Amino acid sequence: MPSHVPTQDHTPDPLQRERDHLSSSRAALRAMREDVEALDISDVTGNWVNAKILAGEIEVRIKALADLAHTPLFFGRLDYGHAPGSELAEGAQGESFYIGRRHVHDAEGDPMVIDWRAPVSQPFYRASRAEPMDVTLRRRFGYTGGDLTAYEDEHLSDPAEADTTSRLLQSEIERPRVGPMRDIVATIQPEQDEIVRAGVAGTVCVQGAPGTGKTAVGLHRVAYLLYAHRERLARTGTLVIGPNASFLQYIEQVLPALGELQVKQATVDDLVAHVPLRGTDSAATAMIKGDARMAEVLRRAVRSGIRMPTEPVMVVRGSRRWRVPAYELEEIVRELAERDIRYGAAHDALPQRIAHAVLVQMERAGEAPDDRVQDAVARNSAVKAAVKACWPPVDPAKLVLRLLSDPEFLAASADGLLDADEQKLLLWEKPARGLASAKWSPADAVLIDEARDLVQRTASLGHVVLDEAQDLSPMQYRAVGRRCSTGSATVLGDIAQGTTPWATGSWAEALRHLGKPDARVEELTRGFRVPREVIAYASRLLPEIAPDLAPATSVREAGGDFAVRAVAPESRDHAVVAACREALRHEGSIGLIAAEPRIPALGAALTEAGLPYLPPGAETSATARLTLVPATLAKGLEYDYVVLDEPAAIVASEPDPRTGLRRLYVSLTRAVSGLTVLHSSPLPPSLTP
Ligand SMILES: Nc1ncnc2c1ncn2[C@@H]1O[C@H](COP(=O)(O)OP(=O)(O)OP(=O)(O)O)[C@@H](O)[C@H]1O
Repeated sequence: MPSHVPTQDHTPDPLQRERDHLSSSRAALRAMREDVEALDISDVTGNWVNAKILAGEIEVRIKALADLAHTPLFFGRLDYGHAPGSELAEGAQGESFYIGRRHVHDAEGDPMVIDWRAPVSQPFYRASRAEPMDVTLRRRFGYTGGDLTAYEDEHLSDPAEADTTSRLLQSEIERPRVGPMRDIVATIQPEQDEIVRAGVAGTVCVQGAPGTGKTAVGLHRVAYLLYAHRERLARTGTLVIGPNASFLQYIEQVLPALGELQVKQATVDDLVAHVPLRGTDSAATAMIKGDARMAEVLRRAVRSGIRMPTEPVMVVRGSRRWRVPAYELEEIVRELAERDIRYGAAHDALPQRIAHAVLVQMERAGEAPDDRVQDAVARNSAVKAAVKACWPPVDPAKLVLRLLSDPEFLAASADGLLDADEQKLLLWEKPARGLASAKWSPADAVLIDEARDLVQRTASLGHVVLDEAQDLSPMQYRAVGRRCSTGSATVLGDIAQGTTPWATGSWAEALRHLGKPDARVEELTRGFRVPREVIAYASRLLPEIAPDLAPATSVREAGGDFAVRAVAPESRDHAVVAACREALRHEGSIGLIAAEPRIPALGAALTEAGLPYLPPGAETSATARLTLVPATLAKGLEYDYVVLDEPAAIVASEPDPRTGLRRLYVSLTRAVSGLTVLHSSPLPPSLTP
């Protein structure tokens, strides 16, 4: 347990004084909640819709304030040399601020606790001896079961005080992991804070080795942006994209714990779920479907139905006939085709343009038609027929279905872009007869999404966090990019953990496909998860899987338990069960990670041994601590103790050796306190002792 160090506070019992502040803050929070609960909105809401919206907002606020009651209200204190904002004049009064998850004020409206995201809180994360930022004292608080039990002080402007490692930070990092991911708001590090507080206008891309806090930083960044730009982002929306449902379950508590209940979460597949998925692709086919050249193939296919009119349009109104000659129609169509507008928008504009040409004639003939006449002409059957002939409506799914079923249509759209072999890979072996029978794959859904966007612009959100971004195909980056085309993004990933055949080779390329080529790329290298010995072992794979990346360091002081054991094939399952039992003697969560094909046998062995286990994503608890994790779902997750079954099988389950070794790298870097590797087949050469 962290101890408190001597301080310059001259009150008789400084710890008691801090506890008193905690009690007053709790009382103030209670009063804030009671105020909200007592609000009578019957007078201020004009109608029931307003009343409902307001009541909903009040409910969210009450919930947020209630949740806050279960967490320490503040975790830090800053004493400024001068009141922030005041001139640095001699004699100006200093001020103290308590930093917590959210703002708490007393009955007079004076702050008792300041939100960690407020500008005044920033020096808590950034101030240093080199740059004290006018902070004379930075105090970190330690809690035991909700009680304030310790604190640590740094006097940043005292040259005599030596730098020490924060015990509170260390104990936070070493704390056993049970349950879902937690926030790191009390211990965000300076290099992480730079990313968290980067401006909303710019996109930031973070390359970081396993456990360097990428996910944590991305989630705190959303919370920060919602605080700093609440109105704008409430209107435009924010979204966190993760690799799969179990990962999203693992991270889903972090933002609510920070008071943010409105952030949506999705996988890339969820974003493009326009059709039911019943098919799969070979790696080679999926590669082509995910290739950026498909964007141009689709653009051509969408526009392939545009025809220049050869016949005039004859509109009959009453006893008069109005004729728009073919050359004039052609001019209208050509002009629309050359303009940078969506296909669907042009389709909707065309009848109005033709009607306008008719109206001009009517005016010339001395009539005075109004807007209603123009609308009526636009709806005239002759105009409709002309539009259908030269600018036919496009159904995005039907269009993709035709591309994947009709070799001639594909050849015409892909001419000069895809060679004959590539086109062959795209074509379904058994062409689908219709939308209902099509066996769409995940990559097909992305193509449909692109086609939809060509027809009608996709709405953009205000900010998107894209986690595990290295795994996306160029077409998937485009799908995400159009959802933040007028907003910004936080892109998080690790090239060494790319485990799809189309995983990106460079962030510059990925950001180009995302439509954010000017994004700032940052690197995080200090690891908070993996023990030193374990990260060193896993990093032996780097020269083969990502030669340009430097290995991560580990800030964990505990060496961690680490063992690699060779076992006879016939006793392997037994040894794995024994290793799990051994791990369960420790506190915290246990993950048994294995190649997908090994999962049924290991599940049976655990059951036979009477060891209950959870599927990945299910919440671990003090009584259910063991999770059986297929290596394919381990990404982004962490467990205190990991038992890793048969590395060779994990490598062999992937389509190529590089992807296999990357999958193994991901699996080796999930452990917080200990890793036991069990194998009966030879290890990959770089991991052989
Ligand atoms: N500043 C910090 N203080 C305390 N804990 C931290 C800090 N930064 C990260 N951590 C912890 O380190 C662990 C790893 O963080 P996170 O999952 O965000 O890393 P990551 O870079 O996304 O890892 P991966 O690449 O494996 O997905 C988490 O338990 C997180 O809470």
